Amino acid sequence: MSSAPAFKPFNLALIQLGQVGTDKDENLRHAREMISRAVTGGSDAHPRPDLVVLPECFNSLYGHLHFPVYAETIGFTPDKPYDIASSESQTVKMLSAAAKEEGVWLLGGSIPERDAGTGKLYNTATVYSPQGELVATHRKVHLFDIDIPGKIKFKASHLFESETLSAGNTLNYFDTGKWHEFARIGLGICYDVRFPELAMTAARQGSCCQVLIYPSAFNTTTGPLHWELLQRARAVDNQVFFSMCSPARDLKQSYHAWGHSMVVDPMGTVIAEAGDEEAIVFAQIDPKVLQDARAGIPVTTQRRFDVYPDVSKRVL
Ligand SMILES: NC(=O)CCC(=O)C(=O)O
Repeated sequence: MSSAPAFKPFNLALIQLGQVGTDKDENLRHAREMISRAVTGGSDAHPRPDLVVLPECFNSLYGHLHFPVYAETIGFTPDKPYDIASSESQTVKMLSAAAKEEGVWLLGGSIPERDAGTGKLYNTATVYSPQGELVATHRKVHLFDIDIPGKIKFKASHLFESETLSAGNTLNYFDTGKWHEFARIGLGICYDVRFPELAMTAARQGSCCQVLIYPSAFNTTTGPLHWELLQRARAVDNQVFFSMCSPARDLKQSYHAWGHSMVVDPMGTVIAEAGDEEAIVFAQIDPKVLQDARAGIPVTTQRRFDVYPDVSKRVL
């Protein structure tokens, strides 16, 4: 069991990225520009962010036909230093340079990844320190294969993720470094939000993350029904901050993202939300809200593991 990590106030910026098209270089150029804009776009109301987040699949069109075309080899091994200079990933190099140049923590959304050893493809999030180090990755654990008759069919359609992707099999978080330590942040990607066990394990005694952030891309069928509901549920049942960062909606593409990038506090209050267009959403994360939620509603000490099992027991 790990001890409780430090939790200090910090500022978060979510980039609800627009203009993601067929040209990867252009996607990366625009993402880089928006990272700068997020860092310099603070104001009295929204101070300079400590952590900037991009959405799911931000360098590629979304759909199983596109993943093999856009996939890059990352080659990250946890607990081993990663050599950015010899990385084969164009996207990793851009994100690392952006984090370093802007002096900011960066959760670089997710990209299609090709594992060099197995050749398998994953939907993978990467995280960078303000020194430009690649410090963590997360391969999407639950692949998005759904079929709602008459509404949306991802299963066996051109968007069916498991047609070309494999599922990750590890749970992941990162600690912001000692020189500017503010939180332990748990990672997931989009459809992962539907599986409470993942958030529960990250938030509870296994790892004690205080903030969970999932690069995402819900759609216009399930978005209006479940996007906010799931985030507020994960926030309240774990008494943590919960956030999902979406691409902007682009009706020219076959996949219509829901947008509405959002930050929810541990009481379930939505403290920041975008519309469906390109935007940068700023939020101030205040640890006192978490402390007050846990003190006022002490479910942490009231659980009845003599009546039901503790499914969050697994240590990350
Ligand atoms: N990219 C995704 O995983 C989409 C998940 C989604 O839309 C859902 O309803 O779940």
